[in-house]
Amino acid sequence: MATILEQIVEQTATDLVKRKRKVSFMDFESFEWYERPRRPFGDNLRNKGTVSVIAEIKKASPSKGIIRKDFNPQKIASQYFEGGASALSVLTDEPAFQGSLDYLSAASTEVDIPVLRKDFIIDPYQVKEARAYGADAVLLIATITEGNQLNELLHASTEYGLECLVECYSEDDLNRLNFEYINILGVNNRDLKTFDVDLHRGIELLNRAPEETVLVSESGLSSAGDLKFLYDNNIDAALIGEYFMRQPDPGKAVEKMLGELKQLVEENAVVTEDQESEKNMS
Ligand SMILES: O=C(O)c1ccccc1NCC(=O)[C@H](O)[C@H](O)COP(=O)(O)O
Repeated sequence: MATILEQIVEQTATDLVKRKRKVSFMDFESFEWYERPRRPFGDNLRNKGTVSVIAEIKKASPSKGIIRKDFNPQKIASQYFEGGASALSVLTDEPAFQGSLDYLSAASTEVDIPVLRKDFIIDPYQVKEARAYGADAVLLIATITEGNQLNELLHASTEYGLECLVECYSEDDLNRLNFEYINILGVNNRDLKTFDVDLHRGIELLNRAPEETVLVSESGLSSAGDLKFLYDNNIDAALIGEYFMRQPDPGKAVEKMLGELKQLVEENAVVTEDQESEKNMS
């Protein structure tokens, strides 16, 4: 049986044929958002002395169905921004996630932080489309690409001025990457067959990237303790959707989680200092 990703990609390919008939590659250049300057995505995630949060706007998922009934992407974007998110991720896939390109532009116009288009990108058309709808960056999933396809998509992203978060699920994905062209690496902690989440496996893969790479842990994160684990393992950012989307005010939830992380890091620093001075005294 096809995996969930294979099913989604097949649907995406079918939909793309229809979309290309409606809006041509050139048409995107007349879209309102096409010429807007892009906001830096990778630089906004790193070197902050904390774990940056990429907060996701996610109405539904294949594993959980509807996640948030009271769904206003513009309002959620604004709440996330106020709560201290460093970037937003917006699901635009319609069939499996009930997302929309309109949610992307609605979120992008609302905030002053970079916005990632989260979709199943298999064609340069979708990269140009992302730019036309106001994205600053796109997700490229290594495991759904074949042969030279990932390089072509990376090339298209450079051409259209968008940064790329390249996502891996496995060691095999990682071994195929050419880090000469990749600055931001994500590892998805979710097993696509069982939907189980394993943060340790994610960290292990992320730590194999070259030193200057921006590292992002994705999926299944839900507490300041999770973020502290990422912090201790030198991970720059966490991509979190479902947990925030289930909270009454997603922005307040971001603020609370970042506040608790700060506290955990400070407590840890005090303990380490105490241990150091005990060592020096003995
Ligand atoms: O969310 C799913 O069920 C899912 C299933 C199959 C492929 C991708 C899927 N999710 C996309 C994502 O990567 C997540 O939306 C993102 O990492 C946030 O994860 P979470 O915090 O667990 O919502």
